[in-house]
Amino acid sequence: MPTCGSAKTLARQVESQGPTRAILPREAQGRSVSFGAMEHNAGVLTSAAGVSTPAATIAARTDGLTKVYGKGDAQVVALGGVSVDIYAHEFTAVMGPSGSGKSTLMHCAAGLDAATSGQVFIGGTELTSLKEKELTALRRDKIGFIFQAFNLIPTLTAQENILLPLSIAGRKPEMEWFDTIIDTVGLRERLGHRPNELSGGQMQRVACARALASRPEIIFADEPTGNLDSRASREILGFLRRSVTEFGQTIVMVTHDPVAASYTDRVLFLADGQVVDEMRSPTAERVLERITGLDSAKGV
Ligand SMILES: Nc1ncnc2c1ncn2[C@@H]1O[C@H](COP(=O)(O)OP(=O)(O)OP(=O)(O)O)[C@@H](O)[C@H]1O
Repeated sequence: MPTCGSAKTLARQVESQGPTRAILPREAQGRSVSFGAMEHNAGVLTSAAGVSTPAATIAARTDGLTKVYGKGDAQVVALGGVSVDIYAHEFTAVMGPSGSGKSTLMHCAAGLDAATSGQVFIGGTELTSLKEKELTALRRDKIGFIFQAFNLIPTLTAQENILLPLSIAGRKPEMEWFDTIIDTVGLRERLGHRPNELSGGQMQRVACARALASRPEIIFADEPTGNLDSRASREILGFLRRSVTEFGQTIVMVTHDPVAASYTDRVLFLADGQVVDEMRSPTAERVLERITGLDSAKGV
């Protein structure tokens, strides 16, 4: 089982505090972290009992995010005004039935797709007002990506793949950090191998190391274990969990898998282009129950 004891403690605290705008993140407990912290801040949240809680750092935020595909009869409202905060130094899962808008939310939040209306913030930077060049620089400097299909360059070795985003950005790798990542994902013996010489799990470990190498402010992972067997999935999820717990990374992960969601601090549930619920300290059982409810409401 994943280790998220502090998140569990928080959930208990939150339950005793009553409702707030969003369930408070781990950082509101005063946990100190030094990795990729953002200056944008949620302000002081006040519980129903009137108790002030320390402000939490917001890594990314959407405000009335709407995405409409197509026109006329073919029009699809993929996101219908989503306002959500993603807290720094947390592992957040995005779940929901097929077609509920998970990938669209992730792509718009990561600046890979343009919103129809509404706003998206990465830290204090509003994405929808950026020019293409500025958006490219922001994606390169502040965001890490992990995809289901790994997306490694076949002609490059594992080490070259991991360092590629840094070399594109003209940045020198911090070798101490590189070593930490390599040892954490257990790739030391495989650095000279090309992707076709690696297993699926090893390729995804390379992709995780690549996402972490630049110490991005936030990592978006789109079904990172979707192509892996259960053992390799557990390894990747364990690694993502450690990246958050030990290195203070912020990760948002789209997943269909309740077990994968149980590694996270918080699950956002989407249905029909809206965030309809969220859960802290998720267990696979509770997530499955909630997802089944959403599926049956949709007639799946
Ligand atoms: N490029 C597109 N053109 C038209 N419609 C699209 C496009 N991309 C997504 N959609 C529609 O938008 C809605 C949300 O799609 P999205 O891929 O975000 O859902 P999802 O929750 O990620 O689904 P899945 O779990 O099946 O991957 C769906 O109805 C989908 O058909």
